[in-house]
Parts: sequence; C-alpha cells; structure tokens
Amino acid sequence: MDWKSIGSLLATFMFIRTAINDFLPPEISQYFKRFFSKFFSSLQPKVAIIIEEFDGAYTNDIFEAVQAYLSSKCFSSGQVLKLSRPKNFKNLTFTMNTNQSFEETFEGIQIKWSFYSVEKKMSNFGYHRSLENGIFELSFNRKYKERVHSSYIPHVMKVAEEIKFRNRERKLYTNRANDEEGRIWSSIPFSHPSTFDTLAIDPFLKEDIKQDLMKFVRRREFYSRVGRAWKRGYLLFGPPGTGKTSLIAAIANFLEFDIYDMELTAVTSNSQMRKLLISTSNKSVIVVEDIDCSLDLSERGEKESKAENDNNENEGDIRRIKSETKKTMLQTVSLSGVLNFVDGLWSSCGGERLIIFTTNHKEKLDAALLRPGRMDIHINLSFCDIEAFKMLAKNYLGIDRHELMWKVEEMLPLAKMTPADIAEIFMSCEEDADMGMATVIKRMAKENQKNDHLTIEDASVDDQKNKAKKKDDSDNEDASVDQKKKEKIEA
Ligand SMILES: Nc1ncnc2c1ncn2[C@@H]1O[C@H](COP(=O)(O)OP(=O)(O)OP(=O)(O)O)[C@@H](O)[C@H]1O
Repeated sequence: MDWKSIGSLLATFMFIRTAINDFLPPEISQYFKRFFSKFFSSLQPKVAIIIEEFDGAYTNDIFEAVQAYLSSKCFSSGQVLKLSRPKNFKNLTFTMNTNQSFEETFEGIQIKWSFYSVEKKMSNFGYHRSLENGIFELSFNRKYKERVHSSYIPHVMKVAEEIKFRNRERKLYTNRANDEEGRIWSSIPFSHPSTFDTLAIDPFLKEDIKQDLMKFVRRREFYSRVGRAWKRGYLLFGPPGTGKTSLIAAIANFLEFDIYDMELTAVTSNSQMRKLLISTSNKSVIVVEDIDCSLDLSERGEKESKAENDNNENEGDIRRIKSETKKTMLQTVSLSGVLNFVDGLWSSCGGERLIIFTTNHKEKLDAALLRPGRMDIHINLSFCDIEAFKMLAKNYLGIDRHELMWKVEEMLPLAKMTPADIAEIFMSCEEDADMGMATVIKRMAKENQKNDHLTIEDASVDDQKNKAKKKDDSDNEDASVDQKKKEKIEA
C-alpha cells in the first residue's frame, strides 16, 4: 500500500466517523459504539464465575445477595423483568428473568451478569425431587480477576446488604411471653409513628442525639481497631410522660433498627439473659425500660453483708444465708450479669447494637452502671419548656404562633406539665387551635395554683423545721454549757 492509498483510506474513515457523529441519531451512534466495544472485548480472554441458587440442599446466601444487588440495577436495562417479594422483604422488587443479561462498568472493568436456570435433582433422606436451580454468571476480562475478587465482589455484597437492610420488615421483639414454638423472643412488625420530627424536645439536644447516632453507625472500623464491642449505651431519665419511650421509637426509626424490648423481670438467670442477648440481630436497639423497677440490683450486696455483719447468727446460719444468696444469684439476674450485658462481653458478633435503659429515678441506679463506657450518654427528659410546647402546638394544632403564646411562656415554668399532659389536651381539642390554647392555659393556671400552694406549704414546713432546729441547737448549747460548768466544779 502506498502513501496515497493510506491517505484516502484515512480520509474515508474520517468521513464515515463524521457522518456517524453528525447525521445519525444519538441512539443509533450509541448502538454502533456499543457494538464495536462488544466486538473488541469479545476478542479478549474471559473468566466466568457461577453462583448457584442452591448450595446442596440449602439456599445460597450469595445468590440472594446478587439477586438483591441486581434488583436495583436491572430495572433500567431489562426487557423482561420478574416482579416478586423475596423472603423477609417488605417491598416488591424486580429480578432478572431467565436468559437475560445485564452489563455495567465498575472502576473501568466491563462486567456482565447473565441469569439462566437449569433443573436440578435433589435427594434428601431418600426422598427425590427436582428443582429449578437459578444460576447467575458473572463474566469479565481475565486480566481483572484479582480486582473483581478484591473490590467488585465485596462492593456487590455491601450494596446487597444495604438493600436487604432497607427492604426488610422491621420487628419489635419481646421476651415477655415465650411463644408455643419455644422461641425466646417473640416478634411483631414494628411501625411506631414517633420520629425526631414529631418529638417535642430541645432542638439542640435532638440534633446532638442525631449526630451521635450517625457517628456511632459510621464507626465500624474504629470499634474493631480499638478492640471494643460495637455498641453504645444511652440512659434516658426523667418523670413519666416526658417522652422516653417516644424517643426510643424515634431513634429506632431514624436508624431503621429493630427493637428488642427486654423485660428483665421475665429473665430467670444470667445465663438466660446471655442467651437472649446472643440471639439479638445486628443493627438493633436493646431496650430495658424502668431499670430501677425491674430488679433489685443491690440485693446481692445487702444479703451478703447482712450475713457477715449479724453477730447473733451462728456459723451455720451464715452458711445457709450465703448458699441462699448463691441460689438466688443463679436463678435471677444479678448486677454483674447486667454489667456484663452492658459491657458487651456476650457479644461475639460484629454488628452494631444500641443499649437503652430508661428510669424515672436516676439516683436509685448503681454508680457502676452509670459510668462512661457503660452508659455513654445520659439524656435528661424533663417537663415541657416553651420550645417543646411550640413543637407540640405545631404538630397537634398546626400553628406556628398564637396570640396567647406569651401567656403560655409565662406560666409554663411553674406549671411543671409534661409533654404527655400537653399532648393529651391538644388531642382532645381536635385541631381547634384557639380551644387548644385556651384549655391548656386553664389547666396551667390550675397547676400553677397547686404548685404555688405547695411552695408556700414547703416554705412553712421549712420554717417550722428551722425553728425546731434552732430550738434544738440552743438546748444543746445550754446542755453543753451546763456540762462544762459541772466539769469545772468537779475539777
Ligand atoms: N417529648 C415528647 N414529644 C412528643 N410527644 C410526647 C413527648 N413526651 C410524651 N409525648 C406523648 O405522650 C405519650 C407518652 O409518652 P412516653 O410514653 O414517650 O413517655 P415516657 O417518658 O416513656 O413515660 P413513662 O416513664 O411513663 O414510660 C406519647 O404517646 C406521646 O404522644
């Protein structure tokens, strides 16, 4: 070939290229591009990885993960799709139909997924049956084998895990009553309407809690690097009706976690508690409500010291009380059992868990339970303040401002009403803002009067106490002067 013919060949090539780019519709030029890229890549050596639906007699987890991964992808490209609801999914999802394929590029690697199915014969304990066995085939250029193994497959598994997590039906587990099948947790679907938006608490506190939760779920690597169980402890304390349960539901909704509502009085031993905890799933909130009422956590210490200090008991009795104490400890949950639970000693699994204790009386709790590392965050939910009131008014009455708001602001501090009290009044007013505000002010006036009266009573009781104390002090002083005089005379 001489230079002249090379020149005219190049010119023809440039002409065709320009014609394709300028005159053909974009869809057709894209088609040509894909065709040539496929043609050239088909000349490259390929590797295929097969993922079967059944691994022996069991369903293959990896197959399910790939199915979930492709469900989010194949919708845009597939021509025939299967609509189904995979096991434990709350939403319908699309899956690839037989003999279809899907292609994508991952970090510059051309990846092709194909799906087909074959009949598979299975025999279980002499019982034979044939099943449709779905097969995913993952194919790519051989030179990317290492990168597909180390990056692409982990990426698929991670995305699949997230999809499965978002799609699953969330559950509320309780150990209050064992079901007929003897399971230690029984569950119902969890759908509590409380969210951070509906929660009437200090907006800064709300933001802090959200930030803390987000930081916690992002720090998987950190927890494993420092050798700690991936868990965080929250203590919610405050009077009844201040939103402790609502906050727990809002947290679970925010993180999309399941809830394990642990009733400690229904747990008969430390070992049963361990069993319960081990069977909780990743990404869950474990709740122990009213911890101060659930258990007498000081029982063990008191019984033992009673045995040791009682001088009238003979040795036999001491032994008897000690063995009784031991028996109680084996049968019931002890403080150390609860501490082990909070420390995460039971947790050999890597998934994150949030442990929330609630109490109306923080002062009753053992200091060991409260120390950082066990209860990382202490949240005080108290009586309704003006910010919380405004949120409730917005949620229940649909108002941002009202002419009586200044009066509420003035009366609220002394009224000591809980968000539950206010919410109840608003509920009864059926979204009538004026009626809601008027009723709440009336009720606050009543509470203020009561609390004012209490304060006056308190003050008069204090006054009497002070007078009595002064009298005692002066009597004691007189007595000590008399005593001194007597000593002097004797000397
Ligand atoms: N901070 C709040 N924001 C919005 N609603 C609230 C709040 N506090 C209470 N409520 C309302 O009052 C009801 C009772 O509240 P909740 O059960 O959360 O209180 P609690 O502090 O857990 O009470 P207890 O200590 O008796 O268990 C809830 O259903 C909710 O409607």
